[in-house]
Amino acid sequence: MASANVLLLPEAGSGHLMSLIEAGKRLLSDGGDGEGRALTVTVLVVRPATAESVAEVDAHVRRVEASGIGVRFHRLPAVEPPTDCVDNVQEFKSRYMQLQAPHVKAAAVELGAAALIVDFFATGVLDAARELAVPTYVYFTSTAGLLALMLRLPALEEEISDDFEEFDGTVDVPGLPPVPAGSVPGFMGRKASPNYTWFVYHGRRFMDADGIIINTVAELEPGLLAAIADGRCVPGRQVPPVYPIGPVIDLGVKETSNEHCIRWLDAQPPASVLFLCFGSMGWFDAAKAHEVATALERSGSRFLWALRGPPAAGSRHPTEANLDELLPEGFLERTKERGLVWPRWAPQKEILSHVAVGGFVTHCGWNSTLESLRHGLPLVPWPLYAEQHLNAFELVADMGVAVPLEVDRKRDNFVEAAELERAVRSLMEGGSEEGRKAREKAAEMKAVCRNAVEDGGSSHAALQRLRGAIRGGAAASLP
Ligand SMILES: COc1cc(-c2[o+]c3cc(O)cc([O-])c3cc2O[C@@H]2O[C@H](CO)[C@H](O)[C@H](O)[C@H]2O)cc(OC)c1O
Ligand SMILES: O=c1ccn([C@@H]2O[C@H](COP(=O)(O)OP(=O)(O)O)[C@@H](O)[C@H]2O)c(=O)[nH]1
Repeated sequence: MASANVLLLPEAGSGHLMSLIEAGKRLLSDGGDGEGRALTVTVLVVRPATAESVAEVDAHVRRVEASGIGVRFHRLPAVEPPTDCVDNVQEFKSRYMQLQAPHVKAAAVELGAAALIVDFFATGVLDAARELAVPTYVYFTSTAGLLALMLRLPALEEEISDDFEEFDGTVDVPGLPPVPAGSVPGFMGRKASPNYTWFVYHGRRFMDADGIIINTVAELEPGLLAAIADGRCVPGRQVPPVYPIGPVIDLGVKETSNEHCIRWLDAQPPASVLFLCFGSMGWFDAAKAHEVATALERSGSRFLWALRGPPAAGSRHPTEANLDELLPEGFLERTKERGLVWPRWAPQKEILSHVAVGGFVTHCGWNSTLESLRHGLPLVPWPLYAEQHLNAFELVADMGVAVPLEVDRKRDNFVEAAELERAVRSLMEGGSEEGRKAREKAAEMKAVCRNAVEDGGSSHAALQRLRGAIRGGAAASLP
């Protein structure tokens, strides 16, 4: 049996590249049906637009190449990035990916593509793949909630004339309780914004794909996945098959970093520590950091707080936190017996897997959320950017794995100390009903996330269906 070459097209930055490589590894793994061995996976590496990201992506590609996992890489020729939309991130990403189309087409011919799997920002290359009759799948790195909203967006545009930013009501996303307009992702807030237009475009284009592969677990979002499959998001049209193969998380060799924060956790009682961490782009100024410090001090909870400071000029990445500038005077001294502030990138996966951790205050990035649920950890959602406000709503109102936190979106996602203290107590102390429910539900999700990828589990089965579809499509397209 000849092996079928599956090409992966991640968005240019390293976060989505890592997620797609991880999905590629799963495609290659032996699912017990021999299909994985009959596939070859090649990642088309898009040159990022900034030198900072080029270095990150190169380092990551070299690491994966050296690891010998069998995923191959093919670097696409450099393309001039658009210069008139650098501040509209979604527009920039979408247009930059669309400009790759001729090179993707050439690579598909050169490498003999049996299928193409593209990042959700890259639906602009679907036509090029169609011209070659290469079956094309979208890889969706976020929730079924966002997918349902994006599929529904072209119709919503006609139903709700106001901008979501100005709208006070709720939005109907099939499979979710009514979504307050304030939980719709910020980049969809204004219809006149090109970012919004691009999300409507991607939502439409998903319908043209041969399938949508999504980093979720069927049992985590059953109502949403049913609503998508039943055609409730795009009435009257058949949605492509959806393959929930998550959690797609790089577990790698278990990190055993000897970082001080891990040794500190080793000395804490089981499930006693609240972990706070805000993703690759989350940072706090002194005003927000003071509210957090006050909340933590008053709550009496043990805590490990990954705190980072504002990006340097010209960068989007947070910097190592200057604790003297960010924290209230005397805070570290007063809490030293029960808390640790970690001023840089934290070994998050290792922390979340530590027995001493009992809860997680998170920016609700979908990877962080899955990493947390895989360990059965309940959450306090503090969304900051991208689609995280929608994730936060879903975690509380649909999955029930988080206690609510009032985040003031109009004040740059400000949270008052008293509000955070309430949520922390609710999550970490025995007394509250909402905390008990979130802990119970999150504990159930631990088994759900683990069982899904085992033989007979829902994600394992979805992966087998996907491999079968790819092999079938490859056989059908042979002359
Ligand atoms: C989901 O909606 C958006 C996601 C992103 C986005 O894009 C992105 C691109 C990269 O090349 C590297 C990244 O690390 C990255 C991260 C990112 O946001 C996070 O994506 C995660 C999934 O991988 C997860 O869903 C997190 O919640 C996101 O915070 C960007 C964006 O607009 C700029 C989105 O609308
Ligand atoms: O201090 C940090 C911050 C983030 N992460 C990792 O970075 C990823 C963040 O992805 P997510 O989707 O949660 O959010 P994003 O950063 O993309 O917004 C996750 O794998 C985290 O484990 C980490 O290891 N240490």
